[in-house]
This record gives sequence, C-alpha cells and structure tokens, in this order.
Amino acid sequence: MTITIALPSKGRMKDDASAIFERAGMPITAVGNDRSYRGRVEGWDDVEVAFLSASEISRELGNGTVDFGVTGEDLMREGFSEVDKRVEFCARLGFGHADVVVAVPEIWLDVETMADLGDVAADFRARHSRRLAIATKYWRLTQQFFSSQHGIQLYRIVESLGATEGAPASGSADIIVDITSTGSTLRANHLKVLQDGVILHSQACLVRARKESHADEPTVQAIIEAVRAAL
Ligand SMILES: Nc1ncnc2c1ncn2[C@@H]1O[C@H](COP(=O)(O)OP(=O)(O)OP(=O)(O)O)[C@@H](O)[C@H]1O
Ligand SMILES: O=P(O)(O)OC[C@H]1O[C@H](OP(=O)(O)OP(=O)(O)O)[C@H](O)[C@@H]1O
Repeated sequence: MTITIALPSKGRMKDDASAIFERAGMPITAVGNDRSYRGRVEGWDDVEVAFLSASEISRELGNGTVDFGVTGEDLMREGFSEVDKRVEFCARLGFGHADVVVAVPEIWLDVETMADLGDVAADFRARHSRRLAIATKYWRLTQQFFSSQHGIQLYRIVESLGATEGAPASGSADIIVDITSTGSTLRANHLKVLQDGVILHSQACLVRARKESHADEPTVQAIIEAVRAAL
C-alpha cells in the first residue's frame, strides 16, 4: 500500500515542514521539476508526497484522500466537526504558531472578558436595533466558542475573507475573531484580545487520517515515530 503525505507547497509552513522531514531521515524530493506537485521520500519507496496548500491539506485529511498531512490545527478544527474522530493529531511540530482570538475595539473600556461581551451582546439589540456583528472566517470555531462554551446566542457572523481586522473600523462588523501571531495587526487596528478570548492556540501538526487500513501498515507507525524523534 502506498502512503500519501500532503505537505505545504507554498506559504508560511512550506520550509519548516520539509525541514522536519529532513531531520526525521525522510528527505523529500520533487518528482520532475521544482514546481511539481508530487514528491517522493528517499529510501521510502512506499511513500509519496502531494504538495498542496495548508487549507487544501486539511480538507484532504478530513476526507481521507491522503494518509498524513502537515497543516494548522486551526484549519482542521474549523473545517470539520468532531475532527478527532476523523483524524489523529500525531505531533505538534513547533512552528506555524498562531492564536485564534476574540478581539474588540480598544475603546470598549468596559469589555475585558467574554462575560462582559455577553452583557454587551444582550443589550446590543435594544441599543442599536441589530445584533452584535462578528467578522470572521472561522465560523465553526466562533459558534462553538460563543454559543456552546460561553452561552452567548445573540450575535451575527459576517463572513470575512480578508482584512478581517479592518471590519470594526469600516463598520462592517463590531468585533472580530481571527488569527494573530505577533499581535501587530490587531494593535495597528486598535483592537484588543479579551482576557479569556483565546479560542485556540494553533500550530502546525502532523495529522493522520483515521483509516482501518493503517492498522496493518508498519510504514504508518514508522512515519509517526520518525517525525516525533525529529522534534
Ligand atoms: N500570522 C499568521 N497569519 C495567518 N496564518 C498563520 C499565521 N501564523 C501561522 N499561521 C498558520 O498558517 C496556516 C495558514 O497558512 P497559509 O496562509 O500558508 O495557508 P493557506 O490558508 O492554505 O494559504 P492560502 O490562503 O494562500 O490558500 C494556518 O494554520 C495558520 O494558523
Ligand atoms: O499577529 P500578526 O503577526 O500581525 O499576524 C496576523 C495577521 O497575519 C495574517 O494575515 P496575512 O497578512 O499573513 O495574510 P493571510 O491571512 O492571507 O495569510 C492574519 O490573517 C492576520 O491578519
């Protein structure tokens, strides 16, 4: 059986992902030229590599069309409900760190916690004749965090596909849920993270699609052990 590992073909995780496999004794080479979307691992003839974007990798893992992948935990948890039933997070790889956070305008001086935000959301319709609007591309994580974890039901999600931090200033939303790493984009947009507003500490992970066929496949365990030993 051939085991497919999906690795980032571009973007911020590309170089760190191939470096981990190099250290794990699994050097990756592109098949054909450098722009090829297929690769192989020297000395591992039953392994093939598919180069995809981080978001495509999370989708392929969730659908079980690849066996392993390197992608962000945020993308996996946003993409699929009950994700731990579909995939196993085998290792946290120590790069691609980013937090998914709830951030509100700095000038909301009375709002420091999710409980404060819940009070604002409850009053919002009476004061403004509409629900509190949250700009995000993280629909699922936002709903789980607001509704299930904090019991906040009165809000509306405004889908944002880019420049989410600009939404409060432009008036398209009141607050945001987005990823932050250095915090500079939030600061530049005069937004602050709530004290208990970190939804997820994300980083790049080695993820395995749960498949029955993996149980009798020594290469599957060998890949996990090799990567863990390289950390
Ligand atoms: N500063 C950051 N901004 C956005 N994502 C970050 C940041 N730091 C780490 N990440 C992580 O990087 C991953 C996204 O990587 P990248 O933007 O390269 O992939 P992508 O979404 O597939 O790319 P594209 O949008 O070009 O298709 C996510 O898991 C995210 O958590
Ligand atoms: O906390 P910081 O270090 O400021 O990083 C956070 C910002 O970086 C990302 O955007 P990026 O410009 O990388 O674009 P992307 O979302 O399209 O990847 C992310 O969407 C945030 O806007």
